[in-house]
Amino acid sequence: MDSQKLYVQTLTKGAFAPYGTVIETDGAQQISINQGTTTRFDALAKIDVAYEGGIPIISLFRGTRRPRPIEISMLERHPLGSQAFMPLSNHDWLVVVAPSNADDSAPDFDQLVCFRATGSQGVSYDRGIWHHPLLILEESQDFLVMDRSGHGHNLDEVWAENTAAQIDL
Ligand SMILES: NC(=O)N[C@@H](O)C(=O)O
Ligand code: NI
Repeated sequence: MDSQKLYVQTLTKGAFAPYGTVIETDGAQQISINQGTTTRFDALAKIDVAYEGGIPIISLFRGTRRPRPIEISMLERHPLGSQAFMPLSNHDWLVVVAPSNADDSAPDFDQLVCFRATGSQGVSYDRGIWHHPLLILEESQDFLVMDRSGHGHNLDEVWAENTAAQIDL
């Protein structure tokens, strides 16, 4: 497989819908709380981690920049739970996913999809969605991460024979 240069598309709810939820204030239900001093952007995503007794946890991830061009050589998925990332600083970052197969076979690295997210957008990967681990464009960027803690096998990784794609950002 030759390494393809990945097309980078804008992250939108509709485009990301097959893979999960975009966490953003745009389009969210707004609830005025705290005597009108706070706006609650309500229920932006679900946390789906209860399989096999999992519990939701919140972590902080401090991502660091990978060498340029970013090389995509592997994907992972979490079969027992969703995983959500919300940037804590206002810088764009990248989301790479691939469609799942009906027979649950390994993802097709020719079907990678790359989104550019803004620093005001997070994503929640649906349970079992093939995705690349955190990809940032700054030297360092912190993220709030909500995912599953508990027993059971919650990480599948698949490696391409060679670098499957490059992102020249
Ligand atoms: N390994 C880990 O906790 N993080 C990955 O799942 C990721 O998607 O970044
Ligand atoms: Ni993950």
